[in-house]
Amino acid sequence: MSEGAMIQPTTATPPAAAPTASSQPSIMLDCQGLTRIYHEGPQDITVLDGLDLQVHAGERVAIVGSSGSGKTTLLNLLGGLDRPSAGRVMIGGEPLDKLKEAALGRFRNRYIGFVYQFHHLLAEFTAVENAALPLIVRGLRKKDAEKRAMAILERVGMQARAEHKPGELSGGERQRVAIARALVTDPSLMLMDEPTGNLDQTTASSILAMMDELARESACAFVIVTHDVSLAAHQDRVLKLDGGKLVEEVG
Ligand SMILES: Nc1ncnc2c1ncn2[C@@H]1O[C@H](COP(=O)(O)OP(=O)(O)OP(=O)(O)O)[C@@H](O)[C@H]1O
Repeated sequence: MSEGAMIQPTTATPPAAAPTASSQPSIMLDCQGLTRIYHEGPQDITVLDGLDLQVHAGERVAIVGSSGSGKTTLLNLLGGLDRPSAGRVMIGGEPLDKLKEAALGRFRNRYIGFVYQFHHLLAEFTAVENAALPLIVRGLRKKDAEKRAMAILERVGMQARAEHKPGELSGGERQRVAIARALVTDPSLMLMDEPTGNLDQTTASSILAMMDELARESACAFVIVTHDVSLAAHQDRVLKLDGGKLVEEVG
């Protein structure tokens, strides 16, 4: 993925690591020796300690772990929102540490989708305007961005509510818009932090069914941080963050 390819205002460029019919699914996310140490006064707190993680295109991985084990720290490093103290994150073969801030911003916009527990939608914008935002940031014309956003809102069952602002939507509907916003750029890697965390069981189940469908249809790699046992059990692998490293959960 060269930077030249990254800044094209198109969603058609395939990621470098996209699988082909003749090959095994390729590695979309590759972390090696990932370490994050926070310095607090004279004290060093090692949260991630030489962690390794590989996720293939089209694979869904749940990350579980006790409070304070470093799940958010890990997601922030995977998404290029924070830099590791040591080790490397590669997405589609591109090492994030080689990218300067502006290039990293463009890379994030093009290849990574984020969904947070609290949707972070802009209150004064409608659902379709919120979902179109990453494409506007990328330089697409508003009309074209909103056309694409409408198509994604339809996929998440929100087309009838497209002109409503977040304050007029239910929690589950807002989360659907947040997922649409993350999907609108056709990302190679989707990072989700407790995507069903503030939803009731029925709404969480419908979001989960929708995520299943989306994952089946795409070559996107999913990393989902959750305390929700049923959400974790739905994924291809469950990894537990413990002592700064990831351990496969069997069962
Ligand atoms: N900026 C920071 N400076 C110092 N320590 C930090 C910083 N951010 C996080 N920590 C510490 O790092 C550890 C891991 O935090 P993190 O938020 O990644 O955990 P988590 O697994 O996401 O927790 P939770 O499930 O409660 O959200 C905690 O002990 C936290 O206090």
